[in-house]
Amino acid sequence: MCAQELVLKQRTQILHALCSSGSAEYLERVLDILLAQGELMWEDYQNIQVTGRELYTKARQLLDLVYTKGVDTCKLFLATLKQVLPEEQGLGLSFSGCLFKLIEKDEHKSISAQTLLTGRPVLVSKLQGCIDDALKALVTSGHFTSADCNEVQLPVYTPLNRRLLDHVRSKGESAVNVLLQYIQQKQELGLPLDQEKNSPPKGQYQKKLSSSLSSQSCFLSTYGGTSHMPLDDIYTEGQLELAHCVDFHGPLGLEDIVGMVGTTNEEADTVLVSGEAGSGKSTLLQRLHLLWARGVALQDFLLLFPFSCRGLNSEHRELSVQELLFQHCCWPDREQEEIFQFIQDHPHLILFTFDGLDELKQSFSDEHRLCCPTQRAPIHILLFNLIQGSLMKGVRKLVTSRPEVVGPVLKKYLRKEVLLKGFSPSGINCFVRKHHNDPTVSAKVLASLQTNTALLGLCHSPVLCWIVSQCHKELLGCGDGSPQTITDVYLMILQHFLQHQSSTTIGFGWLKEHQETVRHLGQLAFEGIGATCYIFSGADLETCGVTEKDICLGFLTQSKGMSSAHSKHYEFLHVTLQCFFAALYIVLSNNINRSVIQKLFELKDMREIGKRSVCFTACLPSSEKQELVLEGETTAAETPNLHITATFVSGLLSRRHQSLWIPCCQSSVLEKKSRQVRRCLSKGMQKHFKSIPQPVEGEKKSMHAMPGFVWLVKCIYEMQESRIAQDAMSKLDVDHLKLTYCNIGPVECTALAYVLQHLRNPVGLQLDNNSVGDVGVEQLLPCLHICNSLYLRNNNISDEGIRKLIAKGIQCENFRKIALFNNKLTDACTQHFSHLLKTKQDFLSLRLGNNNITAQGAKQLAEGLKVNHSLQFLGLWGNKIGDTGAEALAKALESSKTLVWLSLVGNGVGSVGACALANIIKNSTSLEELWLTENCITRAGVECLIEALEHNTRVKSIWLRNNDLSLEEVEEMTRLEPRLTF
Ligand SMILES: Nc1ncnc2c1ncn2[C@@H]1O[C@H](COP(=O)(O)OP(=O)(O)OP(=O)(O)O)[C@@H](O)[C@H]1O
Repeated sequence: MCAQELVLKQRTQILHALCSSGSAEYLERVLDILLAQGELMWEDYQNIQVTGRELYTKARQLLDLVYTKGVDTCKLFLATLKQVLPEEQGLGLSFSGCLFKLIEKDEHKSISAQTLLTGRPVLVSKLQGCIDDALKALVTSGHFTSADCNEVQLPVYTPLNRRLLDHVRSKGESAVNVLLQYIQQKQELGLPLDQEKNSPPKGQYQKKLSSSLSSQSCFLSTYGGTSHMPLDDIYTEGQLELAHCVDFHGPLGLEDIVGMVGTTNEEADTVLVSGEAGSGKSTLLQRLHLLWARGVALQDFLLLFPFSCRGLNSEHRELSVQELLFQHCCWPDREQEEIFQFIQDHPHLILFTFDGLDELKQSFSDEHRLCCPTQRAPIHILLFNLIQGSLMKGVRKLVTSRPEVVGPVLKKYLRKEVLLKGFSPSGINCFVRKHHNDPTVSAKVLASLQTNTALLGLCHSPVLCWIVSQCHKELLGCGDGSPQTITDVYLMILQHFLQHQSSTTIGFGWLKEHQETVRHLGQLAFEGIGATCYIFSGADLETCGVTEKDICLGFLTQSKGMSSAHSKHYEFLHVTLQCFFAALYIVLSNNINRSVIQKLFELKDMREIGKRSVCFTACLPSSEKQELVLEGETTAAETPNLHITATFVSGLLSRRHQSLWIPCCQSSVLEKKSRQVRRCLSKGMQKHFKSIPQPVEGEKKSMHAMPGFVWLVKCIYEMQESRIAQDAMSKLDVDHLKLTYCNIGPVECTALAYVLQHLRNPVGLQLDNNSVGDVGVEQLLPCLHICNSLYLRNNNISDEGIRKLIAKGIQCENFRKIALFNNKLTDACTQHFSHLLKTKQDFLSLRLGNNNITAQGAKQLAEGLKVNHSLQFLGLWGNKIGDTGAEALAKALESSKTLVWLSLVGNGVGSVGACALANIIKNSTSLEELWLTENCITRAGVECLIEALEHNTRVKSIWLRNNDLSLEEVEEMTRLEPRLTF
């Protein structure tokens, strides 16, 4: 049988032999040799080695090619296989050849680009273990930049040595010469090229892993399109909080994320970092990776394997854990089995990170169990089993996600949850200063933020802070029209990038001039959102008409890890920018389906909306493309990005931005779309209100906001038309609005205040357990007049926020109650409350529990209390007012005719304080409850209280648990006075 027939007949066996290990190494070696022999051209090689393509597909393509090249090539191919494949894979091939003779001969010869091909198999092996030095030689000679080094060191399937050879080739003859000279010199000096041959394999592997991680993470990708920004120069600490630990109040550092603090389930291995879009989750992981690679953080872990869920979406093969680690993170150049065994034997030394669980096409589920690390399974099943701990138990996993997609099933498997809440006000300062080399520019940007607090609120989100800093020229030049909404900020970055290329600099011409580009990028973004696709191949770009010139504008950046010299992949600088372009497409497209907007606001399946989207080869294997687009099954993961897109659609279709679009599309179509958005918002709100249950008799009508309410409010804010807000609120009839644990930060406060100020009747606004902060408090002021009570427990509020709140509050007739437990208040805030109590003689309730108020603050408060004739509830639980503070309060309150309830739990008031407080009891005709639990009160103090109670029939109970009393004393005193509760 001739060689050609043999290739055909043994096709299945050959494919199996080349690919069944899951490793690309055998195929790579065969390609090396065929290239070296001149049987394959460089172009043939490139056509086979398309990034993201399945191993089997590459091998099939090679077989087809070899077959069509004829008998001689087939002969050589079979001989190569025999040489490359291990004995046990013997295919019974009877062809052999002295393949390396030629190459061996070439080895010491003078150097040329051609030798790079003919000597490839030898060079690949010679470069083993000395990539760093080879790169240094190329950088020193000026042929490689640090970006080139990074490109080579990115961990893709291809080992680094082959990547280096491919990359150096693209740099031309002179660069090739430097590399080959380097190899030759080393050899002449008798230095071992593979310096680490004798070091243990895991040491060598760890070095390779950390060097690729370091190059992968040293630059920030949002700057990729326009400039390089080293992470070290710009990284700013974000605010981290534990989701479920009330006892821990200190700042949470990077090491604490995987450390012991805040652990709620010791059996679990997975730590979740959750945060809104653009809050900095990916950047945080990037920072951790970089610090680990440099040996300065997370040093308890010997190996760190980073994964991006966005990238894993393009893996359509079934893989084992071993294949997942080695093929997706870092390929061990030797002793794979030993390394994997080491990983299995030492799980506590290993850390896996998974960025962006929300971007995975499948929603988390624990239905398919998998325990065996060598068993192959679809990628999402592997991932879910790793997170659950049924696979690789003991290995620590760090996962990031948007909060919306973290359901109860996932929560069961979490060791702890850490919330990333974006920048603090000082973080914003720090970021802006780092962003600008020129301190006068940063000072101007910061000053302009101080004059526009809505924009300052937006800057708590790092991605928005980045845009604002990036667009400082536009920002400083826009005078009174400075941005108020998220849409305004994104329009600013659009203008910023477009105007770099624009001939028109004034008026609205900047958009018209680039409308085609915007449409093409918009289509790419829109169809991508529909298909949960965030990485685009060259073919995807082509389908949507995106050109090289469009790419150069800077909105797209090359995907790390997916791109190679011969096949580039792209993503938007940030996924929120993709949502923005998708929204632009919806607005600008004249022939978009009418149902798109409606479906978007009802959060119906976007895949249905994007029916025409059959591209995205980067995300979908071609066989599945069509089905997936049409199959009509929405993953939960899509919702957050649909929400964001809808928010942008609202903003872009608002009246104030219409002049931008009119030169580019028909105004009647625009008007229709805008009406449709208003209708959707109004309907959405009404649906929400209808779900409010009728109050139980005697109770207030209360609405607990469902997910989606805040989003609708934000959409209305984006439109900046008070009529829409008025209409929406005219139908809301409640007494109490509960928005606890709703991820409300300053941005949401701005929107809430904008909308709620139109409520017809005053409400109690409960915003406990959010991230309102001082900036958020300031944003809430426009709706304070409609709040009869405001609950802001656990919201990171300081004295400065209180100063502004009270200044406004004293002017608001309805404002009568405030609760501020668990914030950052000190004595400095008490002068404001004192002023409030003096000024507002109808104020009813002041609760300041668990802050840092001392005797000094209590004395200040007492000044106000002395002259107040309305306060009924005063709570200072968990502060430090001590006995003198209690004395001051007692003196101020002893003549109060309104005080009903007083709590001084846990304030160290002691018996001296208790005796002073007894005076209130003696005189009061209104007091019903006094709380003195945990106050170091002894018998003497209680005796004062008993004596006072003799003259008072109004008081119902005095709480005295956990004080300094013996059991006998407790029994005796309970007998004496049953209203005492011990
Ligand atoms: N800690 C930080 N220091 C400096 N810049 C940051 C930081 N965090 C985020 N940024 C800026 O904000 C951009 C968006 O952040 P990032 O992509 O990390 O957010 P994310 O939470 O992962 O968003 P998404 O959920 O949408 O993927 C970054 O590209 C960077 O420009």
